Amino acid sequence: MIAFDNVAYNYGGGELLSEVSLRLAPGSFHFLTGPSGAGKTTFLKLAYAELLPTAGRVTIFDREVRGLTRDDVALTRRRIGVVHQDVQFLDHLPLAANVAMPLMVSGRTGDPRDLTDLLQWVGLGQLGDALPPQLSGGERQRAALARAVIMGPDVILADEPTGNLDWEMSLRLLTLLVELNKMGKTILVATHDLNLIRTAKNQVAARVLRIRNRRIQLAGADL
Ligand SMILES: Nc1ncnc2c1ncn2[C@@H]1O[C@H](COP(=O)(O)OP(=O)(O)OP(=O)(O)O)[C@@H](O)[C@H]1O
Repeated sequence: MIAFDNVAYNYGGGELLSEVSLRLAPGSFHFLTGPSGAGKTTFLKLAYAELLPTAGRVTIFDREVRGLTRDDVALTRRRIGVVHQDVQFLDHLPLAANVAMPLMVSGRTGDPRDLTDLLQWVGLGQLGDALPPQLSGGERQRAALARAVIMGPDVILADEPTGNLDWEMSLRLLTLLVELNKMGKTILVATHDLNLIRTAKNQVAARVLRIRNRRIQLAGADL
């Protein structure tokens, strides 16, 4: 689904990632961990064609990103839902309109019942009319996840989705991600939270990728 072949990335100050070769198979669940500044967000950006590798090949849905036109990139992105580390909403629009924004932008008219169902699924059924500044951190993260899945993506990439959440809310978000995986979605979650990873491994066959010395390796059972 998404493949990295001998990928390197460099912002200009030396290589940040090198010799990265891995595959995110359809329906898989991966965590990506590593110290702050190791390159987790950069890896995610490579995986949704926000950045092009400085060496090697990234292939998304069987197409090498370097050969994609701007329109191809837009189409590819519709199949990848991203939950960004710093979740941004349009503060003057109600939550429901924010969650539905990807549909509006792509010119699709979604079924309003689907939007209602989605908000209920993330536990925000009563908050569709609320404005983003009125939401708690956990509510914002769940709204961001709803927005990431509204287009029915095949892949969900989440960057520290539980970063500022308490444990109970982290588990709630994890449950949603596990449910999405059980529906067949391919999931990658970047996180520092090793407890979250350990808990997830009891619920889903998750693999753990670890960034160490610019390389990304599958972690063993020593987490
Ligand atoms: N646009 C950019 N230009 C130059 N350097 C950048 C840019 N974006 C990120 N970096 C640098 O690349 C390194 C990796 O950043 P990245 O955000 O990928 O790390 P991370 O593992 O996600 O970190 P964190 O866990 O703190 O979010 C950092 O040293 C960062 O300062």
